[in-house]
Amino acid sequence: MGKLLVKKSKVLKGEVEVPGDKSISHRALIFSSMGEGESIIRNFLFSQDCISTMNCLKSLGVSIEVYDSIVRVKGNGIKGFKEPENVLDAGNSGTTIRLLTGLLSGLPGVFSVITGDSSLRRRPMKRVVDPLRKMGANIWGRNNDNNPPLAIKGEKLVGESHILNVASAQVKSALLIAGLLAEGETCVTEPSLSRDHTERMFQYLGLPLKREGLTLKTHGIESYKNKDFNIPGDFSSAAFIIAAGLLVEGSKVIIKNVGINPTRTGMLDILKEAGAKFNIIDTWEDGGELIGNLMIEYSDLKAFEIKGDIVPTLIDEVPILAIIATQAKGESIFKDVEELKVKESDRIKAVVDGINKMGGKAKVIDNGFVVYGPTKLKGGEIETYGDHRIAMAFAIAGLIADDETIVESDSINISFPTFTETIKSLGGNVIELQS
Ligand SMILES: O=C(O)C1=C[C@@H](OP(=O)(O)O)[C@@H](O)[C@H](O)C1
Ligand SMILES: C=C(OP(=O)(O)O)C(=O)O
Repeated sequence: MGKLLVKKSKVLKGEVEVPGDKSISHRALIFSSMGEGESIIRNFLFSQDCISTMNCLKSLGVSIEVYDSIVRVKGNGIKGFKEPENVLDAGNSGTTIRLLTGLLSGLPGVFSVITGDSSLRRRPMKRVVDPLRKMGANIWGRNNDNNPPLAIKGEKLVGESHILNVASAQVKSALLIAGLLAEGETCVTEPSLSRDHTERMFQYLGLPLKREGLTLKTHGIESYKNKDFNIPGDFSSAAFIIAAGLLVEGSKVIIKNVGINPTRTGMLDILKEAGAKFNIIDTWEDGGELIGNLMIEYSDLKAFEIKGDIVPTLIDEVPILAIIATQAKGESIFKDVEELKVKESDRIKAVVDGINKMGGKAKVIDNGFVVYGPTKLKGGEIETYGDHRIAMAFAIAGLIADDETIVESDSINISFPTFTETIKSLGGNVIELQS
């Protein structure tokens, strides 16, 4: 198992880019596979999660080639998928299994089984299985159809109205994909706005979609033509660099070409309230997504509160926001974050235990947790539960901790394969240990 050894670091300075957005990379592959003709995807995220999606789609007969870091997909149209010869492996990726379950359910006559690693096999799938069944889908799974492996016998689906009880972009996207394959109209209403990359992609590709408040409406189609994608840097990866810049004394960091879709940047709103010094220095649009360059400076921070509708817009940033909270003056409260319990690990437990182990102060509350700051952090070996966001969050904490911090690092390839070299290029004291 690979490990990272992180030591207290002097100022971080420089200009970096983070790799392509994970959510958009998955979707660019899936939509290019469903469309007709060739699509070129630039700045695709070559991380384990996106490679899982790529391999699943190849097993469904889609031609996907990679040359010079560019992905070329030849879509066979929404009716052009073949039955996979073997079990589909979504690895560690919730996005892969949930979005593909939407697609597979709507392929008449196609039998498939989709599964993943031990973390994914514990994650809840009922949230996609139940609404898809209302559309006529045939899906079975372990634990009363809640856990992978899922077995699916594709069927001609019928449009339905769905009112979701979690704000989940994965569920919303699975249902919109199924809606394109279904007869008639499909409506999806979410309790608050989750990331809207799927909706933006529908618009970019000219697919049918109407929004009325939190309700989306689509309908079945016969075919559509593919378009190319230029994927912006992943804000969720940039979040770790933003935190490093804010926390390491004297730092000044520029991150270029980052996706700043407002349904992803709740962290910036919270940080502004907390007194963080950052600027979005240029912005532009590409493929329906907003992109910008960010400048971050070391800041004196005050405590903050996260709750309600902002949560889905910073859901993957909660672990790193918790590390930031250890250095913010006062009691930072994280409420309504119960979804964190069903991510790659129970992120509430992982974050609270890790912070306390490093000498910080955090405690679990109902549906969330509290962090008290500022506290001096000491090093230690932190349990990541094989969860990439936990590993990276505590690696960043290690940059300001006394002594040495050690985290497992294999999981980092799930979303940010160049994390270590990026931190090193800014002057961070990180060493890769092999064992
Ligand atoms: O749709 C997506 O690409 C994602 C949606 C979110 O999950 P949920 O839909 O479960 O909230 C997020 O946590 C995940 O990293 C990616
Ligand atoms: C939750 C995440 O991803 P997924 O649900 O796709 O596994 C994540 O990247 O933090």
